[in-house]
Amino acid sequence: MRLEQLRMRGLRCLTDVGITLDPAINVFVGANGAGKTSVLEAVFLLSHARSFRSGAKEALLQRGTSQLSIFAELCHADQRVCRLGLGRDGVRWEARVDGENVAIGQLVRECAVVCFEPGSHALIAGAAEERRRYLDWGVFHVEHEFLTAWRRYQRALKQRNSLLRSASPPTDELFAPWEAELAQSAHQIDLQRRAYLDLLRPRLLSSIAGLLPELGALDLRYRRGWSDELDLAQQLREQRGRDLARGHTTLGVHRADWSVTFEYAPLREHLSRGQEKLTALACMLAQAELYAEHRGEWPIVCLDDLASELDQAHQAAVVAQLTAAHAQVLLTGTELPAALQGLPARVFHVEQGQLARLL
Ligand SMILES: Nc1ncnc2c1ncn2[C@@H]1O[C@H](COP(=O)(O)OP(=O)(O)OP(=O)(O)O)[C@@H](O)[C@H]1O
Repeated sequence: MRLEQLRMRGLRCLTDVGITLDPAINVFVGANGAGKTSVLEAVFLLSHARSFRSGAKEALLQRGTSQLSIFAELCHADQRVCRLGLGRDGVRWEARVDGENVAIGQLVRECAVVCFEPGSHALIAGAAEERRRYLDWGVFHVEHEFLTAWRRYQRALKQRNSLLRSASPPTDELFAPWEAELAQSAHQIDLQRRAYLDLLRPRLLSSIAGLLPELGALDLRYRRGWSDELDLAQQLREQRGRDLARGHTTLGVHRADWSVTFEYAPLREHLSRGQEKLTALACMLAQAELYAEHRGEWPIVCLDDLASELDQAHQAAVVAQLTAAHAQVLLTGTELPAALQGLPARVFHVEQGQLARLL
């Protein structure tokens, strides 16, 4: 898929900016604080309904304004064009597809973006939440029904947690229905996550082999969040006393995690910061490739500040892989990355929230 038109209003320093994008490589160059990352943030918002930068979503609103909007014309591989909109009008976020108001989930279904940025090493070195988010995003795009089980699970989890904080006495009658619901939806989520990781593994192996051959064989492990021996409902019942003391549910798919280790780096701590970043990038590229195999088109790929994240040889390897896959790429840098020299690319100069096409 590719973005053809993009318009951003009231997003950080981007007051009102519209651009026409190249189907292949687009580069945004400019000084620090010019607004380059904000452009990628707008694209990411369309596909995730959140920013990849931490902080409240309200921080995206241009200071002094309460309205933000992003419009895009997205062209799919089958030539179907759809018009996407996401905005905040005063208090609420609203999404539109082809002029119709839709649930934000609908927008996220239509548009897929993977983004590698300076915080991406958190996928390898950060909290398990990042890794679950990555996994669930991938499963969702391969299997939309995943969302139903996921919502059921979140609802039951919320109910059990509020019982843990308020139920007195904590009777089996109150807890058992929610624990049964949790176990049932967890089972489905767990199966889908495992099936996804099985599909991901070979793509990840080849992606890693291309970027980090020196680290040897890869081991991808998944922990589902409760013991393999027993049924989750039974474990939740047995754990109730301890969960009451903690005030939250300590077993379930919301505690799952996965990890990547290597033959010559068996502990995560053995990886250099650069290797963590490359591993995270390999994970994203493998996920994008798997998406493409299922959906018949690559997601849009955003690479924020690539030159400061990777050495030149790795930048060239990544750009070559994306070009060969015909993925649309949006890339930022304080100057044109050397890896792009000689390649056809549309270059925009960004300055104080204004964009001007250079090439
Ligand atoms: N809510 C906001 N309203 C107005 N301006 C904002 C808001 N949030 C951030 N800014 C400003 O918008 C600019 C956003 O910069 P952005 O991170 O997009 O720049 P960049 O070109 O990627 O910079 P760098 O190269 O330093 O990463 C900064 O100058 C920042 O101070």
